[in-house]
Amino acid sequence: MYHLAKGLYRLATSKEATSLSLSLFSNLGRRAEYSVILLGLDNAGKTTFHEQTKSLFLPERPDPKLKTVPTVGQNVSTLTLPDMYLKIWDVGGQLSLRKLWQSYYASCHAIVFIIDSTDIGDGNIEHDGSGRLDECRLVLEDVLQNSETEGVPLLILANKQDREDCVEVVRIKEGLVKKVFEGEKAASIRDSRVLPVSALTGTGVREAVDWVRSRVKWNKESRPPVMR
Ligand SMILES: Nc1nc2c(ncn2[C@@H]2O[C@H](COP(=O)(O)OP(=O)(O)OP(=O)(O)O)[C@@H](O)[C@H]2O)c(=O)[nH]1
Ligand SMILES: [Mg+2]
Repeated sequence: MYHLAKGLYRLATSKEATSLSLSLFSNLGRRAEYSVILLGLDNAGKTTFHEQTKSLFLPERPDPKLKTVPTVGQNVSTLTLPDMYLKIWDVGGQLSLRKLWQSYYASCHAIVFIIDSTDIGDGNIEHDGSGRLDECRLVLEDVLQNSETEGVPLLILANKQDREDCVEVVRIKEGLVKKVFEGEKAASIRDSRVLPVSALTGTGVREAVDWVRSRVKWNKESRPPVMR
């Protein structure tokens, strides 16, 4: 009996137990905050998508501002979801602004890469590239090759699916995404998905946020959230 009591006392006062209870205490009443960055060429629909997420998930449900202007700098908002804060960074996609993207890589928990499905020719990089397919591929490859994005969940959104001249998501998967991943060294360990959306009408936006939400949680051992 004496030995059992002594053992329990030792366990309770051990360093591990103390630090575990301290971290439990310090996280009481706090919520995990994850960050997601919206990337993609200029005019892809990042800001429009961002506006729709705010309209769906901010408590005051603001009307989405769908008359956008090219982003210079960044727009940021924090959505309060039942199980986390989700911070959204919407950055400019113009060529001269893309070098700024890398400053977000180390602290982001997911990347959403938005493609204008009406500006990529027929969606197959093996065909003579018209539109901005090749530019899109190079930019996406560049993001994935950066060591700071290794293992970060990646959601690719085939946007503007409301337009008749859009390339369908299956063709984008086969003709572009698969080819990009063939060259990516971390493809096997990166969680990724391609989803069709229309940021303008809002179709698919909730599903996109749900995907991000589940994946950042799955990946939290590799990229822990910030507790707020
Ligand atoms: N038809 C259609 N148009 C869209 C959609 N999403 C965005 N657009 C239009 O595409 C244009 C560019 O949208 P933005 O959201 O400003 O694009 P962006 O990616 O933020 O552009 P940058 O800030 O320059 O990087 C705007 O005229 C939008 O109305 C969509 O799903 N369907
Ligand atoms: Mg923008």
